[in-house]
Amino acid sequence: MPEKSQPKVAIRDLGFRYGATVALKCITLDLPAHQVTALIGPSGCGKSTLLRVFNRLYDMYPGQVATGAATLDGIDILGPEVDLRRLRSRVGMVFQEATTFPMSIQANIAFGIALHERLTRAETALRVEQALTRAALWGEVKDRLAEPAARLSGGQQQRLCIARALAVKPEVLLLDEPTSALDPRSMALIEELIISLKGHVTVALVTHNLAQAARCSDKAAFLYLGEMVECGTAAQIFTSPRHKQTQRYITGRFG
Ligand SMILES: Nc1ncnc2c1ncn2[C@@H]1O[C@H](COP(=O)(O)OP(=O)(O)OP(=O)(O)O)[C@@H](O)[C@H]1O
Repeated sequence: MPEKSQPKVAIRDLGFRYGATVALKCITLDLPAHQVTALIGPSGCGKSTLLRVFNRLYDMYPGQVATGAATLDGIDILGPEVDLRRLRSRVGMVFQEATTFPMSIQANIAFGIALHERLTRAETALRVEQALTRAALWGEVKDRLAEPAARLSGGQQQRLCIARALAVKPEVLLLDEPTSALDPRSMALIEELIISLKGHVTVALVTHNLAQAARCSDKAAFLYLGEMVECGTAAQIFTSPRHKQTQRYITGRFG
């Protein structure tokens, strides 16, 4: 467990490039433990790129390079000796589009657990139920766990993806525009879920929905053209931003 004052994730002077394209410059940011940090900014400013550094997802793609420092509980996450499987079990991720596997609802979640832990059948069933309950989906699927996940609605599939991520008991959860493709009810359920994670899981939330960021986050960082313009408590960023660019963005004058 990190000390109270120690951030769960700390980024220092982070740079990132896709081959010759520079996507992030000199980013310094902390994700406070057990809080929700929103990453906001216009399209292409580098929000998703930053998320992909937290779990080294970029590492799967040649030519994508991060520089600077990033730590999880004070331990380097960019170095060559990092156990990436372990890192990704500690830092889970949910994408904009639901990425269910072509298998049953139950198997979608059990598959994720089996990648990281050896549980008995009964333990797995319990973990699946807990994860689906937490993702506000249990009531809708408990009688059809053996059905293909593809038969679920888009909103249900996204909650299934969140359940799959939570089933591994991550310490950090990265949410990349998790509700942008969803109906208002599914969106509201996922927002409630994000809020309920506070105090247990450290969350980084990328969203274009500023009302959502204001409702769900404790801290917010505004990025523009690969740089971090401003970072503060959500209350400060959404009610009295210090920088003109932040003001213009949150009042809908660009982006
Ligand atoms: N695979 C890639 N190859 C080259 N450049 C990329 C790649 N992915 C992203 N970029 C570039 O990196 C920059 C940041 O992109 P990123 O997807 O992180 O922005 P974003 O803020 O998440 O955007 P959006 O809100 O539209 O999802 C953009 O200029 C983008 O064109």
